[in-house]
Amino acid sequence: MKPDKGTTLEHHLRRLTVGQRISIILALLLLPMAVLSVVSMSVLDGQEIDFQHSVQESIDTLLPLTTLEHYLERAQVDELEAQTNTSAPNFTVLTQNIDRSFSTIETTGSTPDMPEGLITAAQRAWRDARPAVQRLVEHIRPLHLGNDRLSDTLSRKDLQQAIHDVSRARRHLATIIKARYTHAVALRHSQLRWLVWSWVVTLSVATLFIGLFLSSILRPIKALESAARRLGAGETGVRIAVLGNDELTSVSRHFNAMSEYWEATRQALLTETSMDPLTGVLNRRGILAVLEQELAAHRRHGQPLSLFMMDLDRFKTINDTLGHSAGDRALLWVAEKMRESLRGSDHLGRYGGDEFIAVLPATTQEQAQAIAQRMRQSIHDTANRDDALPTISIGIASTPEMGWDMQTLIGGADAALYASKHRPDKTSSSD
Ligand SMILES: Nc1nc2c(ncn2[C@@H]2O[C@H](COP(=O)(O)OP(=O)(O)OP(=O)(O)O)[C@@H](O)[C@H]2O)c(=O)[nH]1
Repeated sequence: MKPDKGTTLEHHLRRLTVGQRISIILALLLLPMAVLSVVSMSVLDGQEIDFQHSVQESIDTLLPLTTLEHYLERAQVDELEAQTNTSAPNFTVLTQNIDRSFSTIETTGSTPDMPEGLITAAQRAWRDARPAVQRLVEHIRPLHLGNDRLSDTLSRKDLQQAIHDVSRARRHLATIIKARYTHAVALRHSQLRWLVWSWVVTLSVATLFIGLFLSSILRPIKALESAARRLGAGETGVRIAVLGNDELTSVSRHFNAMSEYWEATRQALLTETSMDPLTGVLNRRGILAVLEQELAAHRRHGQPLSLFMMDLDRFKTINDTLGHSAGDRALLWVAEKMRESLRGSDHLGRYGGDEFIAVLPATTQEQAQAIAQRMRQSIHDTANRDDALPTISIGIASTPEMGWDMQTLIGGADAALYASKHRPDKTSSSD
């Protein structure tokens, strides 16, 4: 059996053993999942670290500026002058922290998440604020050195300027951090989208291949199961396509051999049980089985069918006078003569003793009468010259005239045979 187009791929896959294909299925299932899991974990870890870093950076950058701004506002309302040296804010440290933040921004340089314009604006704002803040630091220093009061009265104008500049620098920095955060969120979303797509595509491809490999195992098993069921139900000609080189190929080959062997055995058995060993024509069981099948088929197609019931004349005399062997030879001879008068598509069987049945498919009653006449004549021509050979009588029954029931048809032919025995031409129809 040749593989069709649909099984070409299966043919290739079945060059591998079932065990190898199961290993590949497992690998297709586990490997992509393992790789994707590792990649996903590392991406999510990276995002987590970036997020922590971004929060830390926001705190480090904005907190000193906000604190400085807050203290400056307090100073502006002259609270500073009322402070003792212990509660005076350490502007020096705050300023250094802010300087460090800006130097970090400077060293990072411009990136997509921190555009050049924003950095320059923030730096300019801090540069503007720096002199006013520096003057403030100078004013506050005596407090840190242990003096009771501020060295000079703070200039309200200086303070206002410093607050204004620091506030501007803080707003610019906040914009930078917001821009960076927005970019980081977009990046995170894009990474997550890629991850989801990677999972979907990888698992789809893996599923497709797993499906192909699985089907190359399941299809032959299903074919075997179906073939075994059909064979068990008595169907003949059951064969499985022998593809590839795996264990199932071998099982399929053995199954086909088993099916062939079973058919041969069945055929031999059928032949043995349905043939008449003496004459070589069908026996009673065989001819009745054929008649049943032909009747069913002809009824389905509405075709006529004729039946001959034939009986040897003076056969008992041959047996009694010439012996049983002569009787056997006479039976064999008459069966051959009957066979010669029939067509290849007709069926001949020995009904029992010296009775024969012929089934003539697609034959009307008129046609059957002509054939019967010819057959009887051919036998009589020879038998009339030889005492060891019998003549025959024929009864005919035909469908649809007699209906489609087998027993009715046989009964009709039998009745016609009985009638013919008492006629000079030894042939009779059932009507
Ligand atoms: N030699 C032989 N004789 C058989 C066989 N089977 C049946 N017979 C004989 O066939 C004969 C049938 O007898 P009848 O039916 O009276 O045959 P007949 O002399 O032709 O008589 P009608 O049928 O009435 O014409 C019997 O003698 C059976 O013993 C067989 O296989 N071989």
